[in-house]
Amino acid sequence: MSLAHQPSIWDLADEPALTPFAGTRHHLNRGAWVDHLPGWVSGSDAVLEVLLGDIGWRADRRQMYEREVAVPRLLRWYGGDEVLPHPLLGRARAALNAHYGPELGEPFVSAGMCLYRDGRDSVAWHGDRIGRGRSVDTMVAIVSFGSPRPLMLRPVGGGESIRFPLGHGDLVVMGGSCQRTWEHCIPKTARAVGPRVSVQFRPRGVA
Ligand SMILES: O=C(O)CCC(=O)C(=O)O
Ligand SMILES: [Fe+2]
Repeated sequence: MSLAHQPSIWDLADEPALTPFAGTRHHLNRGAWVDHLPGWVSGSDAVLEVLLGDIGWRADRRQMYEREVAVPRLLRWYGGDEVLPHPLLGRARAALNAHYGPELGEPFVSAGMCLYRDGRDSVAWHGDRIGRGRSVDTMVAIVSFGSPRPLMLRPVGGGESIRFPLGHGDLVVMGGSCQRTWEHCIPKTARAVGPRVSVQFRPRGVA
């Protein structure tokens, strides 16, 4: 290998890396909690660049009453046996499993991804209740890349909402009864924002 190909200390500083778990657990009511760890991934630019590339993003359509409408974000879903598009993401899942495994009692397996192209893209209020999240406590771990967008949470049936700003490389984990007793959303914004990709790690059977 020639010297010219050896990474300098500055290049290495930009390599994506995981920082130690040092987040804050926010206990919501009804047995729900949220762990928030800003800047969990450092040097996230290289990950974002890959995620914004051609990784098979698809535009979904959904029936809304009598109309079929475009889902306002692009989607890509990775099952547990598909290699994730950047090695940092595989390391992130392994680190999440090492850290949360004892509490969760099972591994995070799938990686669902959303691409919010600009402020018009969003996800409406919902809980992740298509699978087991409807009936049992579970966890959904989200790593955010790109433009900051807030994740909002509110109790099911009404109540004051809570806002977690999610920036480049931030981790948020929704746990306990959060998917059943609370709802979350990423609101649209009129502000000029660039693209954001969220990577959601979930256990098998949670969607
Ligand atoms: O983009 C996010 O951080 C949230 C996405 C989400 O709630 C979902 O896909 O279920
Ligand atoms: Fe969700």
